[in-house]
Amino acid sequence: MKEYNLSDRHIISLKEEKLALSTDDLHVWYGTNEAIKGVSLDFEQNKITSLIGPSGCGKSTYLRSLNRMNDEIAGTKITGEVLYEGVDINSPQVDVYEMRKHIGMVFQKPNPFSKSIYENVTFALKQHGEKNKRVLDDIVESSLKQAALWDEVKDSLDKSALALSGGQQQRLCIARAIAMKPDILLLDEPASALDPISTGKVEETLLNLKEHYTIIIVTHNMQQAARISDYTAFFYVGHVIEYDQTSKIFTRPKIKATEDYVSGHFG
Ligand SMILES: Nc1ncnc2c1ncn2[C@@H]1O[C@H](COP(=O)(O)OP(=O)(O)OP(=O)(O)O)[C@@H](O)[C@H]1O
Repeated sequence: MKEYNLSDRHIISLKEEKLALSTDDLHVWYGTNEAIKGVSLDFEQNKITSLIGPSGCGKSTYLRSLNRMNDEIAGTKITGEVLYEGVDINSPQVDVYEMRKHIGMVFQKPNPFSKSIYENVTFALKQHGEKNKRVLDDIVESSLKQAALWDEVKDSLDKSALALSGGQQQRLCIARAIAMKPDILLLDEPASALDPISTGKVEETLLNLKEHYTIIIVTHNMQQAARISDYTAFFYVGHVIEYDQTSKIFTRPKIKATEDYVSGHFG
């Protein structure tokens, strides 16, 4: 196993007026295990940012901390800030339920509810009190169109979501997340359980969505990060070692650990 000097870092900052979200000296512990060790990153609006790095380096932990999904895990402690519209989302005055309307999440394994396609997309809207059938119909159509699923399901909206293919289910989960009209979409390896054709469709969907949303995605697939993201952050043992435009990370990385990782010579 190669030794890397963890003090070698290259992390760009972005202009404040373009930021959708940022973290400042974020630390996350599970009990005594410090999984994130002081990560400061800026995320630009209407761009896709990939989080890459070896297994166990903290990518999912970091992603989950961006909309407080770690709150669900007992024994978690967080310090530092996650700033959204100038407010730290961990502040006591923040309503988590409301905040997650703005910062939505899609998980690795497609997890549609055991309900119809229509009800999957409208479920959270109804929970938030939307009852108007025309409004709901419009949101179902626009969300499924944005998730590039409408043409495949428009004649079977009453069909169970569980009868869809894995790739269709994942695009349905994306539609379900965007039905709430979030600003930011967090995705944890959304295509890892999918075949190459479905993966291609999900990637195409994400590229179309960035016109309206800021997207942050964890991926183990280097080609995927290179294909779809504008920025890439390389995580290693709880630190971000390098953060830059994706083209630079993959062609001219400044740090040896990043170069070894993206070229498959790591460790
Ligand atoms: N729910 C949890 N409870 C306790 N420890 C956890 C939990 N989730 C992750 N960890 C620990 O935090 C560290 C970072 O894990 P994390 O899943 O964030 O890494 P990752 O880079 O996303 O890994 P992978 O690529 O394998 O998904 C690891 O040491 C892991 O064991």
